[in-house]
Amino acid sequence: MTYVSFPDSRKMDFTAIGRLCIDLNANEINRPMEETMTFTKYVGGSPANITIGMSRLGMETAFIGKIANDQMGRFINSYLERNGIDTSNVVTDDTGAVTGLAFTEIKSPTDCSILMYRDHVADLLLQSREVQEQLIADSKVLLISGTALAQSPSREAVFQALAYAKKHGTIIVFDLDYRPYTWTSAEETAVYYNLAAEKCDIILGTREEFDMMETFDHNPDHSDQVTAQKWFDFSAKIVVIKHGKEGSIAYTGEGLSHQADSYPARVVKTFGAGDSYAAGFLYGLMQGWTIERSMAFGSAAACIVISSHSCSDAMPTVEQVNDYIERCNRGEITVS
Ligand SMILES: Nc1ncnc2c1ncn2[C@@H]1O[C@H](COP(=O)(O)OP(=O)(O)OP(=O)(O)O)[C@@H](O)[C@H]1O
Ligand SMILES: O=C(O)C[C@@H](O)[C@H](O)C(=O)CO
Repeated sequence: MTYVSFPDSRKMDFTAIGRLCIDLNANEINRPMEETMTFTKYVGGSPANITIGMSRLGMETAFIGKIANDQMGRFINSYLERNGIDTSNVVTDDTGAVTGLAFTEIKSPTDCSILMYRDHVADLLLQSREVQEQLIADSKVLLISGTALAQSPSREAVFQALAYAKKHGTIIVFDLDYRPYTWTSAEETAVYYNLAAEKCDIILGTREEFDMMETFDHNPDHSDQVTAQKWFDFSAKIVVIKHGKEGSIAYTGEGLSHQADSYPARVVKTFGAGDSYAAGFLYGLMQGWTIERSMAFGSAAACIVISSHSCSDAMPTVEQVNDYIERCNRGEITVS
């Protein structure tokens, strides 16, 4: 059964809007950051990672964002281009803003954290008038990510992109991507997240992220079913709630739920799981696969990324994901 009809005959499969940053991932792992001396630089930012993931899976992709006019900004732009991502709507800041940095601490495979440097960052300065309507009209999917809603003018740019997507029938995906830094209060966060989610066809988030959105709602048992049901009264066709190693559950408008277990993984670090899951899941849906198969593909893609040092650079190809699933089925990957 098809739950989402993606528009045909558009030159771009997937366009994302939001943050383009740098990840600096600890080289000396399994220790606190105080004891980490060297880091490897990668392109980062959740929507950037998802777009790189979609491109690795063979999709035609584009990005709408703003980069700093510095070495980091140029590194990001050239990495996107080398990965086949259309950067014609990646704008260069002219106000002296900087590139956001995410230093990752890998204390153990299950104890990871991110130290963010995000003052005066270029990605939050994207303006509504810089969003190209034609690019969204030419795309089957627009993905928005919650962090871009945290401040103006990037907040308005995302709402303008949503308006263009609605106007042109572009399928809208919301990856909640809630990062508390840059937001000022729980109330402000919940209000803007809810306003955006009302307009979206597919919503992906963790239980904790949906809890944040339910600041003003009544869901005392943190029920996934109650969470999902709210969005079917608006535009949603699919709501996915992710539960880390416990897997994920997708709800569809008919009240059906679809469960996916996670695959075993030799975990290096946990971050990047959600981004690779999103890329794999959306790729599957866009191939016309069932929700279960799409979720399984996303779950396997997530395992590949969490078994690697990076997020963006480790995004797998279709062959790598299929190979991972086959190896799991043969019992060759058993460490969980
Ligand atoms: N330890 C794990 N082992 C195997 N699979 C995992 C593990 N952690 C996450 N996954 C897979 O990745 C999917 C998404 O993970 P998770 O729920 O942690 O998302 P997230 O919190 O958005 O990720 P991120 O850490 O990137 O923000 C899960 O549904 C699962 O399939
Ligand atoms: O989202 C960020 O700013 C940091 C990411 O780039 C990092 O790779 C991650 O946490 C992935 O979700």
